[in-house]
Amino acid sequence: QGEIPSLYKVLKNDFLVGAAVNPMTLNSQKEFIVKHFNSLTSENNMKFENLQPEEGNFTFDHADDLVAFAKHNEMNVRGHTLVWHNQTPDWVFDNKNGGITDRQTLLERMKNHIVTVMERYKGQINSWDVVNEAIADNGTQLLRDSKWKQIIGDDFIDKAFEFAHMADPGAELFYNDYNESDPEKREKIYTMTKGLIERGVPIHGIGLQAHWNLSNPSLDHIREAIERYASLGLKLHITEMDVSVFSFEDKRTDLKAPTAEMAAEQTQRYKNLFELLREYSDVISSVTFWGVADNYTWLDDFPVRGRKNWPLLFDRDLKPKQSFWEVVDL
Ligand SMILES: Oc1ccccc1CN[C@@H]1C=C[C@@H](O)[C@H](O)[C@H]1O
Repeated sequence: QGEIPSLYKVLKNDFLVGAAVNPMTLNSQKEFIVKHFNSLTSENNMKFENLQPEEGNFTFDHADDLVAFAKHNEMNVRGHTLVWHNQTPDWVFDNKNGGITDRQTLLERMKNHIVTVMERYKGQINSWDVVNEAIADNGTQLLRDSKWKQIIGDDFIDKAFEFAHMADPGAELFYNDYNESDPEKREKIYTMTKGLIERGVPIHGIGLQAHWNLSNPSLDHIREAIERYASLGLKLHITEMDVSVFSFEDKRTDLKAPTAEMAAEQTQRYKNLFELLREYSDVISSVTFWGVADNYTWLDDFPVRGRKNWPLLFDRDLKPKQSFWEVVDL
């Protein structure tokens, strides 16, 4: 590994460089992770269903392992995620006799989860995705019609941030979402977060998930989104970056490796993307990949289950791809 530069050291003057890890990837490639990244996100083990699977039963082992590893290696940790419509256990929304719970009860459950989790990691997890993916993807309505919204009301977002700030006043609190550079969704995210700011809700940043592909979103749309969000005076984190070799609509399952043209396009794409992100390093303080290397990515099962993808800077053998060299040689 001598001649291969450290990814985070090359980008040290621009932003933190992170990776989402799970117990398997963390425990099987520790040295590699420490070499290239100075920030970690738990891919699944800090989600509601994994931290509090039953009411009052908190299961922190995997989260503790990740935080301890990060502390030992002087790495930053992003907390992901406290309030989300996915990967949240049914008990959270149920009442005792099989119906749905009420606003007050759900607010108490939300507060207890947020405070218990954030107090445990106070001073160790410096930024949290307090709310994930609350914006509606299509139609004119602003918010996704989630159980959080249905039971509490539109102010569930305000409350989540208020509880989080009470729990750890030193933590940077983020709203996180995908398709964040699509102009229509961008304007919804902008409108929602502008409202939070106007109501005095403690929010410090916006997380752009950046689940992108070879052509979408355009560099112009990404630039416009960065500038729009930054105009709110908020910090920006790129929170879940990967560059799929397939467009969302392309469900083909015949490839055992990216085609030569896919690889070439991905190399050019990563070069263009990091030129743009570095141009905005004054407002972007962290760039996290949703995975370490192509040996494991959530895209191997999304949107097509069992279909291999190759979206990251390192190949399945942890070797730098041409994309890596484009990024470090900028
Ligand atoms: O790109 C998407 C398209 C549709 C739904 C969700 C997403 C992204 N959603 C992300 C992906 C993986 C999960 O592990 C993350 O927690 C989640 O934030």
